[in-house]
Amino acid sequence: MPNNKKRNKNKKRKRNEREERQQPTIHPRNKYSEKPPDFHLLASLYPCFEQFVFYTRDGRAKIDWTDFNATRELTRVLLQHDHGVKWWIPDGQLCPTVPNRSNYIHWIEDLLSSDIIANAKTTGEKVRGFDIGTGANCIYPLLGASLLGWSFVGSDVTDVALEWAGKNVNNNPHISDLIEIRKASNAQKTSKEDVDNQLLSDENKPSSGGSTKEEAESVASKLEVVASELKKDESGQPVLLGVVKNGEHFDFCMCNPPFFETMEEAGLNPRTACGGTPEEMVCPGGEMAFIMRIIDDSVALKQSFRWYTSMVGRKANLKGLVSKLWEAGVSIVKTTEFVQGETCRWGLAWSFLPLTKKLLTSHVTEKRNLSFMLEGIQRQFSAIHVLKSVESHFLASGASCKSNPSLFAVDVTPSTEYCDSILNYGVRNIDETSSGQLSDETNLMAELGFRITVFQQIPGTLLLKGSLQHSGSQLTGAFSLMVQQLENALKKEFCRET
Ligand SMILES: C[S@@+](CC[C@H](N)C(=O)[O-])C[C@H]1O[C@@H](n2cnc3c(N)ncnc32)[C@H](O)[C@@H]1O
Repeated sequence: MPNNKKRNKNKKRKRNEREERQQPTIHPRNKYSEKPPDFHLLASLYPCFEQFVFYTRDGRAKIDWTDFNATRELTRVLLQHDHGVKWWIPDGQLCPTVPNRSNYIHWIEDLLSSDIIANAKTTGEKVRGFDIGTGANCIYPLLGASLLGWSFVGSDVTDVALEWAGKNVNNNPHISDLIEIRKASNAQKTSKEDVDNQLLSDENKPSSGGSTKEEAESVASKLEVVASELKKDESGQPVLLGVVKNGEHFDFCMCNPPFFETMEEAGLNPRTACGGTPEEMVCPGGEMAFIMRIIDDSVALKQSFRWYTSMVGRKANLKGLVSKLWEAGVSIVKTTEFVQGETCRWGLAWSFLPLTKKLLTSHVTEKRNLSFMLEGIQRQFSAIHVLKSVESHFLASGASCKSNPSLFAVDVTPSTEYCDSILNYGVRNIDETSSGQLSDETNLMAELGFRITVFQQIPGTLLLKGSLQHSGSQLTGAFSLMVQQLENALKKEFCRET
């Protein structure tokens, strides 16, 4: 092939790769993944929507995304037409886009069906979720209940949100039994004096005869509650602690937090008009402070939830949140990216439940090179999507990653916390007596760097290879467990049947 032809071909390939990488991804089970909403059809069926639809010169039906009334009417007709849900919000309240919000629901569905952590539920038992800050739009409970039959508690703090969320639930008698709207109020607020008195009276109590470790754990857990209570006092409203009732259990919590510290920051996207009042968009310290409060509450509530999740608005905040989570002693962290029109959001999930034995005890090999195949990859995904997902999988564990898209490779250096956690769970489950080995292995952490490379096989099949970078590394066990976890996660995300 002549040189310039080859160059052009290479350029074209690179451009395609770039475009593919930038292509918005929508969850494959999302109703709109194959076919976006058809504005022309909706306009012909719903006269109230028709007035907002105009046609481009090439005949495409469009709406003006900067018109709040148009976006609200679109949400109303999509909920009615595709979900059988009656819905409305007052002027100015945050208006959700249905396809985007559905992605978060489907991601939670994936987390719940994955076998990374134990599931005590029997088949057919209803999934129960908690939506922190459900808003007047109550979008997540309405979608979760209508799409998947999940039950929800939706909490909020403002009167308008509580009133309209209630109306949106009551206007849908077919799912209203599944949704409870709950005020996150300070009614059960604990003062510092209450907490001090409680600790003092505990100190004066005769010892129950429990072991020192148990006593220490109980004091530690009380201190966590104290810290969380005091934080809650500074920032006003409770988030989970004090809103979740004693003895309640949930499969997950979710949250689209107030992302911003000021309304100026919130109004930075002039291309859309989704509304949003200061109460909905802003909180002291922005999303970082809000999600930190969810993390603090999760430390106190631990296994009352199988999965804790939150949306994150800024990628830069993810790293800090992930390291905070590992410090807090979680057993697993997962992240994902949601593409919402022209903006990106991230999903963050964590759990305190132990990782399943199935994952951990299956042969921990001593190999320095490991590989696995991904077969039956759904056709909208390519090697680039998988490579990106490898990177976010390890970033979520606090690793540092260097991606090299031209080699289809990611170099990974895991964090000490991730190695600790994987070795703790892995080694303990494999051999109770080998805990001495654990600390030796932990000291060798600096050596554990590896490369994951993605190879295209036939269409729909990829081969992934992991190779330890240091030939002398003694951490083959941890490496093997990490590759196993990666394999499980990728199969769940990309393959039709796992
Ligand atoms: C960005 S809005 C999200 C609304 C809706 N979930 C959505 O996705 O469109 C954030 C919501 O959190 C509520 N909120 C703020 N602080 C809260 C707290 N401590 N507990 C519960 N909700 C809170 C606000 O009133 C607002 O309705």
